[in-house]
Amino acid sequence: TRSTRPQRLLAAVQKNATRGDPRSVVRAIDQFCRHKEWAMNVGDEKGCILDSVVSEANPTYVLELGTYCGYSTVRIASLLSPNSKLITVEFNPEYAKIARQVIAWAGLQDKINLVEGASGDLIPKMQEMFGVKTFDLVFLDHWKDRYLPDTKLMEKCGLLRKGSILLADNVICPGTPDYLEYIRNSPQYESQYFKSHLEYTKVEDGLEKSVFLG
Ligand SMILES: CCCNc1ncnc2c1ncn2[C@@H]1O[C@H](/C=C/CNC(=O)c2cc(-c3ccc(F)cc3)cc(O)c2O)[C@@H](O)[C@H]1O
Ligand SMILES: [Mg+2]
Repeated sequence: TRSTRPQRLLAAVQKNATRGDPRSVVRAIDQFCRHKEWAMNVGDEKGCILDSVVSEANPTYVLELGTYCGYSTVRIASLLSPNSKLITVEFNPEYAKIARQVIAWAGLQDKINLVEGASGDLIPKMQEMFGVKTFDLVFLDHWKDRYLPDTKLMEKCGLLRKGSILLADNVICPGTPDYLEYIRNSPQYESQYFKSHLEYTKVEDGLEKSVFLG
């Protein structure tokens, strides 16, 4: 049977990237998506904004919602300091299988915990499963109508502390209107919009960075 796009993306990584070199993995995926087949990775333009937010935050504990093929997982983990951890949640086993191999090719499996399951089920278990108290940075890139419920769930579970950063992809395209409305009007968050473009296109999109004020 015909291969899937994530399988072809993985093949491009294994063909064009150097094992153990995260930046070459990121570059190989961007090349594949720009010149061969579009895929919903955060991409190189928004990726630079992601890099600057991660570097500035220098987080110890990072949560990513929606691993997909592991592009942003590798991008974030490559910037983390030695004792920090990235937990990434993915509920599609096929995507998780591809992402594990992309993460392994980058040599970042020691910094990354890929957990298979739905965010709504896993968020309440983060403390017991991983001994995490709070997350310093959360990257939201899963189903757009789940950003708001999962943010409220993280608040309820006490996973955010004063200064925790939420970074949300696609707040314009495909768009996350209910999340934006909530986060921009809540006194508990200080938000900032980083205008950019939908990955590998000229369509407007952007990232919303929100600091939890406690
Ligand atoms: C129970 C569902 C909610 N909980 C969840 N828990 C764990 N993983 C979840 C997840 N939801 C979705 N996922 C996973 O995240 C990923 C989903 C991401 C959804 N992203 C998008 O739809 C998206 C879509 C676009 C897009 C933009 C324009 C366009 F024309 C077509 C697509 C661009 C993006 O950057 C996107 O992120 C998948 O791997 C999916 O299996
Ligand atoms: Mg996205």
